[in-house]
Amino acid sequence: MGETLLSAFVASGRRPGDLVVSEKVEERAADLRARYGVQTTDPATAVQRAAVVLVVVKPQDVAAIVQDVAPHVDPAATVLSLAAGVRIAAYEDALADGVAVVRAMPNTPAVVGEGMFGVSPGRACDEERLAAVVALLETGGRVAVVPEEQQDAVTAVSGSGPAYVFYLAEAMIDAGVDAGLDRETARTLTEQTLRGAAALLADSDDEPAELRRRVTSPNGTTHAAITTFDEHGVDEGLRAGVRAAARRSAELSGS
Ligand SMILES: NC(=O)C1=CN([C@@H]2O[C@H](COP(=O)(O)OP(=O)(O)OC[C@H]3O[C@@H](n4cnc5c(N)ncnc54)[C@H](OP(=O)(O)O)[C@@H]3O)[C@@H](O)[C@H]2O)C=CC1
Ligand SMILES: O=C(O)[C@@H]1CCC=N1
Repeated sequence: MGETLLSAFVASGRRPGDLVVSEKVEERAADLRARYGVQTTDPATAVQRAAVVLVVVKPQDVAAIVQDVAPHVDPAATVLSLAAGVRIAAYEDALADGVAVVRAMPNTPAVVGEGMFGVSPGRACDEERLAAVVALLETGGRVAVVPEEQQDAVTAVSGSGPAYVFYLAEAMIDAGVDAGLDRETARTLTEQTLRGAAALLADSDDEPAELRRRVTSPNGTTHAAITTFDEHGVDEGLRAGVRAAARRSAELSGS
């Protein structure tokens, strides 16, 4: 996820010289320097002059890294957490008063500039610092500002969401091959269908159910497919899956 954001920032025209990365495996740090032109250093040094500090380690590693860098974070800085399930309060308790904290749930399409970020500001984050974070993340996609209590729902819908779409893609490609297509053609058809449907949904004021109705001729092929999905409980399974992701997100954040 850290590299996803880094590549989105660089692709959107942020100057690599303005970005400092902390990566503990030297071989990988060298690779990031070579590919993106960024500087790399240890976390305490990296945060010292940073206006925005992104934390993109695994949730269980957050406490240790925040403790290490806390004395070095500028009180005027914003700490932007991308870690699933880690509460704003965990940062605020460890950081000096005045440091703004923003919790964000990203998703992987940010690597192609089509990410979705749900962001929640902490108590020291004023409008100006929130706007700066929103502008930064918009280089990787769209941003929705939500209260922190909604982060589990955001995680379940858009954080994990790309995996649901890839799961659908896997099934469509495999079924296309079973129906006689070669795999490359099945992938092309699936890919463009997902892209086209997503673009149509984004462009339309109509509900998805209405867009689906327009594809569905009476007693035609789509009707046959949707009826079969319903018989197999696909809709119910998807809703249950999203609810399970939200529950797991709540468990991970200890709520
Ligand atoms: N992947 C996704 O789609 C999403 C991820 N996220 C969040 O993003 C965060 C990162 O996830 P992801 O990229 O998948 O995880 P990864 O484990 O791939 O990336 C985290 C990286 O941080 C490194 N790291 C850990 N501690 C330090 C340290 N002290 N200094 C420098 N580097 C360190 C890890 O190294 P090592 O492995 O050697 O410890 C690892 O390379 C998580 O908190 C996750 O919840 C949120 C939404 C979506
Ligand atoms: O699966 C996970 O836990 C992380 C959070 C959202 C997407 N990936």
